[in-house]
Amino acid sequence: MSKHVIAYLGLGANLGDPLDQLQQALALLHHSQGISIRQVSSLYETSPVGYLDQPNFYNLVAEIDTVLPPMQLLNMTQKVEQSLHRVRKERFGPRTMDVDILLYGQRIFNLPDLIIPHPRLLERAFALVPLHEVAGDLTLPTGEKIDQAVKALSNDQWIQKKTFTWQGR
Ligand SMILES: Nc1ncnc2c1ncn2[C@@H]1O[C@H](COP(=O)(O)OP(=O)(O)OP(=O)(O)O)[C@@H](O)[C@H]1O
Ligand SMILES: Nc1nc2c(c(=O)[nH]1)N=C(CO)CN2
Repeated sequence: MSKHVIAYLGLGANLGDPLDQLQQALALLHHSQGISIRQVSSLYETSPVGYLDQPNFYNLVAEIDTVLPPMQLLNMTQKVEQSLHRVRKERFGPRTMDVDILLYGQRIFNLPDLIIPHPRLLERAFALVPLHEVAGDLTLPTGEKIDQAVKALSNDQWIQKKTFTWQGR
């Protein structure tokens, strides 16, 4: 029997119809073998980080229960990106769907294609704020407490909570 792990995924979109794509991505993840969604954060409209000359993003975090080993989970999240016709031109640029693995239980990975905790998690309000909403008591495997990490964010990142209900299909 494979072990169940609680993992956190960060989803983001800023091209096409982001809200519809987020609902579709959540449904695809929930129906993937070995993944079930336990909880979804609110939706956040966020100003772009990194490459600034692009539309605002819509971001959220999903808490999942998975029996997939980390590389298989990455494979599945990449399939979801592809099935939403992800178009990606430049690094940090606009995309129809981005799915990042933020955390995988309390495990740390430094593989060529997979780094967990996600290497830019602590500097990104668009990932940390929704993560804090669904897992307020969390301590990262690297020792940081999530509430302290949120307080330590630079306050130049614009982020606004929106109404959103995961349809849970
Ligand atoms: N924790 C992780 N979650 C998702 N992808 C990861 C992770 N760690 C490493 N990667 C690798 O990053 C590669 C590039 O990912 P992607 O194109 O989504 O980057 P990006 O969205 O432009 O930037 P960012 O990773 O900062 O969000 C993927 O092919 C994947 O192998
Ligand atoms: N606000 C926001 N900015 C980003 C995002 C994202 O999801 N939200 N994803 C990126 C991909 O590397 C780069 N910049």
